Amino acid sequence: MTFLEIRFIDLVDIFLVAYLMYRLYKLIKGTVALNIFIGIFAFIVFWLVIKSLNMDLSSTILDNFVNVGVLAIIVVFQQEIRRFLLLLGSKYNLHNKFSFDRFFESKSAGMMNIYIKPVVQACEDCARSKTGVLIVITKNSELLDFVHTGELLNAVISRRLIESVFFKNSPLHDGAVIINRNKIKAAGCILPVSQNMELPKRFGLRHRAGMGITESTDAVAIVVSEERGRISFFQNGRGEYNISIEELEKRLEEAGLTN
Ligand SMILES: Nc1ncnc2c1ncn2[C@@H]1O[C@H](COP(=O)(O)OP(=O)(O)OP(=O)(O)O)[C@@H](O)[C@H]1O
Repeated sequence: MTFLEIRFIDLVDIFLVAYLMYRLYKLIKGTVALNIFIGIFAFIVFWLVIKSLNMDLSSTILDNFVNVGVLAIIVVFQQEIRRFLLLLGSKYNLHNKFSFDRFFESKSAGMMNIYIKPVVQACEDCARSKTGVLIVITKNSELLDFVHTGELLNAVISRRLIESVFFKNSPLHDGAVIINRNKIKAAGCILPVSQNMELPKRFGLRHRAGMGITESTDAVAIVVSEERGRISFFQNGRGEYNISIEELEKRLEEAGLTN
């Protein structure tokens, strides 16, 4: 008698489910969605217990909830499902990976500094003058949805231009600058705001927007606080706060930016 026969494809299946669960957990960790998820899990356990005890009345009522459960989950987790698919799409964006432009783009360390340096220097100046800054640097995904919420610039990256954009009286100082493929693609862009409850309370919407865009895409974000002049760096929905200019430069070099 073969009690348990495990095929290779079953192992692949298990790993696939485990990976999806892991990604889902990472996506909703620290957000209210995690509490909802735990609530749903508790509900399922409760439902199974009721069923196994053959409690007919309760079971009939709960059955009706379970029948519309998938629909309810899609509605409740609408934001998270959207973020998950967006992240998947931007991480494995084949168009960008096999784009012709890439063959003609130099990725040497020297070339990378051409745009890292002005960004870092602008952040240093803005931190000193306590000017609020929110800069997003794209990786595989070009973030065109977010670019279109702002003013299209397509400008060569320069320290002075970044500082001018975020200068308090500039009409473009509100919102984010998006840097894409060695260009300042747009300014005044509106980003998704993170719901992460782990973000310290002292941070407001600028930091939440910096975190939000890195939760749902593979981009990185830099925030300079207007209040304290401190620099924060966001990647994969995680933030590092009050970092030095040297650390910022290091993070950008390590981020594997393909701009
Ligand atoms: N969704 C968003 N997308 C892009 N930029 C945003 C968004 N929400 C807020 N901002 C920017 O953040 C500014 C408000 O920042 P707020 O004071 O709430 O942030 P903060 O995190 O406390 O940072 P600071 O220390 O600079 O005040 C807005 O004026 C706007 O420029």
